[in-house]
Amino acid sequence: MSQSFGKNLKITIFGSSHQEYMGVVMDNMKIGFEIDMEKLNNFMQRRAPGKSKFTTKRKESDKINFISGVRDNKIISKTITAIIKNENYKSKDYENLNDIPRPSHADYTSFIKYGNDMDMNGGGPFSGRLTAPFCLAGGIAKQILEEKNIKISSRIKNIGGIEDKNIDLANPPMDELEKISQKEILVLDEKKEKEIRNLLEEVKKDGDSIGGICQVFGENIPKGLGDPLFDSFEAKISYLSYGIPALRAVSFGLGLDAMKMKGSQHNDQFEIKNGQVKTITNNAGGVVGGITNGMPVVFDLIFKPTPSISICQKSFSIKEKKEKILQIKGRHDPCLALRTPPIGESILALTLLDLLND
Ligand SMILES: C=C(O[C@@H]1CC(C(=O)O)=C[C@@H](OP(=O)(O)O)[C@H]1O)C(=O)O
Repeated sequence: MSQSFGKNLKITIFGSSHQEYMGVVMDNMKIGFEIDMEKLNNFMQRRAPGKSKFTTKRKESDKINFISGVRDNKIISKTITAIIKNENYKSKDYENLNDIPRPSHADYTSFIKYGNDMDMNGGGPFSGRLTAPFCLAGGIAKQILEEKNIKISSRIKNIGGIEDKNIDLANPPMDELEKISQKEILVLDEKKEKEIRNLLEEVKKDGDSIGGICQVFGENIPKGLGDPLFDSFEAKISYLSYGIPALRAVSFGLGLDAMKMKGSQHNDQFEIKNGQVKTITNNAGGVVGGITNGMPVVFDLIFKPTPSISICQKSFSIKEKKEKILQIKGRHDPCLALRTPPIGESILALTLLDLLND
């Protein structure tokens, strides 16, 4: 079991959703870097629970407390540790789930592997709550990359099949995305936003949930990151992505649409612009042969619907080995994808910083 990742920048996430604290250790940090705390807190708040009617009712301040390596917001040692207090957990809601696993949640696979001793309250180590310390690390990484003029942004591309407007992947509207980054439903097209809102109202009323896609963009990404065969840039992004609960798929550039296209439509043809080698289109999402080519990096994170829904479902009792009907209590997101944009940005920031710390 691993809650650590990275080679040149080592990150360890600890704690869980219903323990008193959770947090992150970041190793091999840049001494002297001054963290913009206001910016970091704003970044954390984009993910935080309890902020909108379409997210969990659990309210957490997600206040950051550096317990080592940071003084007056400045990094003063190679290793820094930060904790976040869990202020509003209700473990009672999870009592029946130790015996009756939620369909499509990790309850059952965790039981198969670890038995009953794993703390599974609030989803234990499988909880989306652990994306808070992940974003804490990602928010700092993003600030360090900004000093190198690397920009990262994101949007919600699709909820339940309702797709935001098309973006030119060779020229993503980074400033526009940055301006709307605090939106509840981070889409560009207002008409689509209304449609998504109506869908979410309906899903919520039914006690159901819905999936979605978060799209991540990186600009001014250095050329030449990633190696064949198994250290490709896509593999590194995917490795972190699959550490995020509820992720079902990752795709780069046009992703699955590529299978419907001819080479003459899909190939990104070259042009020389102001003496720089560019591609006219960016269907590859900035990565070819597993190596970044200097075009914007663009990838999609496809999330399943939140498995915890209040509609009655068929399950079984682990103790009795008998089928049971399960009704889940608790405060769950009708659409967890809505809160994933800062998580997607963190995946890109932490992957890049790990590669650039070489
Ligand atoms: C608290 C957060 O989300 C939680 C993620 C989560 C899960 O199973 O992933 C289940 C819920 O936790 P609880 O049942 O304790 O309310 C969400 O509220 C968060 O993201 O910060």
